Amino acid sequence: MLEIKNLSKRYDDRVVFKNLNLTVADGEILTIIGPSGIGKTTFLRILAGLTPADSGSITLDGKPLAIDGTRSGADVGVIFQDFNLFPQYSVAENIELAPKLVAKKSAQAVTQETERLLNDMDLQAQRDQYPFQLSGGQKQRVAIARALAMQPGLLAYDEPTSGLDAASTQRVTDVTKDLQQRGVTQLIVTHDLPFAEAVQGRHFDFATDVER
Ligand SMILES: Nc1ncnc2c1ncn2[C@@H]1O[C@H](COP(=O)(O)OP(=O)(O)OP(=O)(O)O)[C@@H](O)[C@H]1O
Repeated sequence: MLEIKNLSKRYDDRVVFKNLNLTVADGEILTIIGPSGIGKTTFLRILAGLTPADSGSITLDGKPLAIDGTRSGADVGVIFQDFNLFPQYSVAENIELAPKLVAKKSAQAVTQETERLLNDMDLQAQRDQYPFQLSGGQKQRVAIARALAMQPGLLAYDEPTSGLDAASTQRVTDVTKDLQQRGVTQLIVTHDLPFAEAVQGRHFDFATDVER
């Protein structure tokens, strides 16, 4: 379970949000909507540990997560809009890198898990290809597989359907529902209202449900 209490963030004298309170249960999908510039990406960056918040707390599965913007580790997997795949590595290598280097798992365990993820995300045919050879939907699924390889307690997405066609959007919907079945807690920032309806999550409106 994700619990956020009184989280506040400002850039100099510009308040982005104040006293944000939010709880997401295990296996729940929360879709976050709200107009451009309202602070959704900033919020995801704070969750990922990349941007500091000013005050408040984030607790994931009972464990407090630092909010000073210096956290690294596997607790939260965030799939950013541009995916941030490593261009010099193949699809399989993108998925394997963090479990090998950060989690220091054995080569055998990593290979097994990578094969399972390639299979789950329908990427077997792309395993030795490089990011520049992939479609947007395939890159998206590599980014999801790479995040899942670290077994995060929370998976968050920034605009996962932007630039995708109808079939790839359906694919993302299916993936999120499948992960929900497996108990993964997911948080999805999206402008795509039909997609937000299709994943059937709880809605959180960043414009009205957040203090400023
Ligand atoms: N590093 C930064 N320094 C100063 N201000 C910033 C910084 N990053 C974002 N902002 C400002 O904070 C506000 C929230 O930005 P953010 O990118 O979080 O919005 P958003 O809701 O994700 O928008 P979009 O949907 O367009 O991506 C904006 O006014 C933005 O200009």
